[in-house]
Amino acid sequence: MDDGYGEDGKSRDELIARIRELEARLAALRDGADLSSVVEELRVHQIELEAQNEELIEARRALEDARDRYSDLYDFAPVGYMTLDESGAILEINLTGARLLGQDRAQVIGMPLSGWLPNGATAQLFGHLRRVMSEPGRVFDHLPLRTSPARESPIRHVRLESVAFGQYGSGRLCRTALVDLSDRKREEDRLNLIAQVFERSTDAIMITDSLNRIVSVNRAFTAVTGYSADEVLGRNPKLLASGRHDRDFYREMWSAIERHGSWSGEISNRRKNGEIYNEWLTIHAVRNEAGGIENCIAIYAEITDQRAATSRIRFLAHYDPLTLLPNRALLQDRMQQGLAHAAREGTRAAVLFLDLDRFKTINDSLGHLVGDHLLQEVAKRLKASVREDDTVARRGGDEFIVMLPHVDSAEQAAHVAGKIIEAMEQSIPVNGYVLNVSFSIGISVFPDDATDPDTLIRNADIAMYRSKASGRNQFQFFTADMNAHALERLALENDLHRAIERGEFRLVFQPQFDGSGDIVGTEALLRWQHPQRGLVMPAQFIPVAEETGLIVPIGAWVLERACQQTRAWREAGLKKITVSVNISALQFSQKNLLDLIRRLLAVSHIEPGTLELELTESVLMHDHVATSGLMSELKEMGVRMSIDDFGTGYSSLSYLRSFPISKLKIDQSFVRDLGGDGDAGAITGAIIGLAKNLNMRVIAEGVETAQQASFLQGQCCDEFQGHFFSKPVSAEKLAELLRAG
Ligand SMILES: Nc1nc2c(ncn2[C@@H]2O[C@@H]3COP(=O)(O)O[C@H]4[C@@H](O)[C@H](n5cnc6c(=O)[nH]c(N)nc65)O[C@@H]4COP(=O)(O)O[C@H]3[C@H]2O)c(=O)[nH]1
Repeated sequence: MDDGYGEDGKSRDELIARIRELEARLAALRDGADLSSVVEELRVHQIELEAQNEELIEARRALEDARDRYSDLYDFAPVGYMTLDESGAILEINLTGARLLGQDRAQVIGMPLSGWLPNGATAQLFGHLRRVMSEPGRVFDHLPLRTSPARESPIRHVRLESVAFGQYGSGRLCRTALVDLSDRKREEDRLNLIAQVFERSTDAIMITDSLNRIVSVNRAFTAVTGYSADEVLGRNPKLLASGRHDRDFYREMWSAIERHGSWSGEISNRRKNGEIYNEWLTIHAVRNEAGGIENCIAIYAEITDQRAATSRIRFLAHYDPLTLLPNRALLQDRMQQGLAHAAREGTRAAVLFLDLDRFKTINDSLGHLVGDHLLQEVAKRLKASVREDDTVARRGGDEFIVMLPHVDSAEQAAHVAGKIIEAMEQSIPVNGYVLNVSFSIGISVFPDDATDPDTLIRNADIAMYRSKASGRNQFQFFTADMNAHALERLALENDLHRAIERGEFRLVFQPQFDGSGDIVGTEALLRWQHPQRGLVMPAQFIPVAEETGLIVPIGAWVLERACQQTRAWREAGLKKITVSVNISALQFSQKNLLDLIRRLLAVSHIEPGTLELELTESVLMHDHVATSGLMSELKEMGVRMSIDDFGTGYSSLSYLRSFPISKLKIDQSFVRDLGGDGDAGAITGAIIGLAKNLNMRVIAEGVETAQQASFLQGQCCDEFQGHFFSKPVSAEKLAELLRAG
């Protein structure tokens, strides 16, 4: 190594030699020779020597610091290090290693490591050492090690990692790292134990993940359900559902899990072989750090007597044991929630108070058993008459309450009451008797009649008494106005049911003109000639027909009649015109519409191009895939389609382009406002422009004045329909107009 004292400097030995030489020369010159120059040279060398000395001290200090640092790293490493000889004696050890052996370092040096091993492990250590000395590279082993040399001290589990090096006497040395695995081993043992408990439990256990997919099941699960782990992993637990619990049951279960982290109760499940069985289910939620549910642990146990009793008590607190319907307490709860929701949403809710007519007579004359069975059957019919969101509760005796949490209007409540009355019309067979029962129903409406559950029920009860007094088997509203209105509507609904078979419908036809005044088409419009009411216009009955679904058979009748009439005009030698028919959304969603039209066209032998279906924008926006499929098939058949009331709905223009539509019909509200100071002119102009761009024809409906007609003509509108040209007329009258034109 270089002496390191600078490139131009002299080595320390050279300097000392030089000083000696100068001292000699000093002695020789002591008698007056050039003493001063020798002294000066001597001083310079001395300064150099002092500087070198300081550097030396600095270098030593740095070396000592480095040594301390490395020895700290060695001593305080998280791993125990030791140097062993071939016999396993400890020659060196760091502080962590000494601590693992439970002794001071000085006490450990020179001791055999085997002194810390429990019986039986010594051979393991020597085997390890033999392998270290004979094999190249590192050798790994696991050893039990006492925490001190004392025999009774606890054992920890360590991992040895050793490598041979150097020479010591006749043998080699071994450097060994000791890693304490006790914690990990303990954790593994614990997990192993948990896995054993899971597997050996006699209760079936199922674990699901945050997406409610089954991630683990135990042997008992397979034994109870018949499903192997492979068959259920990744699937939703609803594969076990028996179908005996309604949505409310599961909704309440999940809300308890969300709120309290667990739920337990009796549940009916279905085995793989289809058999239904009852179990006691406990579900615990396991949450992640963010508070979300990460896993759910479901434990199914056999139902013990005590559990069954607890479950029964809980059930009885909320349900009527005879009919299994919610009782007063649960009804109160549901009403609170339902009314709060209706208040928030600004909608109505309705309470129907139902009392079985003449139940007491049946009970007294045929016995309680018959009465009970009758009530059970009635409860089933009630549930079947309402939606899942509605609550049917038993108030006691022969009184039931139905709560409808969302109704748009009082009529909707009347409709449900009508359905219930209808459901009771069929006689009920009970224990060999055929019973006929009916309900008297009272209806109160939130918020019109009251805003709290108790008053709503009381008012519905009052209305029920009125209903009973005025002849039973009917309903009454608490409010007189609603009564009149609902009764009228119900009567209309009843009459509408019979209108087709009684032949009360007819069609009128409103001609459609082109720019030169020729009739080019006609719209078929429905009229209802009622024996008592007289002529009923579509605005009065089409909405009722749509709500009750009657629009489907009525719409089919219109199509058939329109096709027959078209045929008749053709046979009479009249010129060909298009006949357009209004199609309701519900009618358009019927699977058999296509077949119906195909059949009608075939039977009446009319060219498909003469039939035009008028659809509203909402029909198009409903289910794009299904709608465009159906429209393409209609187009293939040659049938035309137009959009009625265009401009009032929410058509997406890009959608519009993707449908095979031949005509847009400008809504009459825009036509009516033409000439006013609003936007109607701009809107009709825009619709006409749009139709031209999309290669469609455009017709204006509701044209009532010459100004409207000339404005539209100026905008190049293709066709016109409205009272200015002609009101809707009979088929015969239209034939006359065609002949005249
Ligand atoms: N104020 C005024 N009104 C005019 C004028 N020109 C025609 N109208 C009326 O406007 C309505 C046009 O039919 P819509 O828009 O399809 O509107 C129809 C249609 O949505 C529906 N409708 C009628 N017949 C049927 C049918 O057979 N099936 C279905 N689903 N709906 C129908 O009832 C609606 C009303 O029909 P209608 O009462 O016949 O009323 C007809 C017609 O009489 C006019 O210049 N001024």
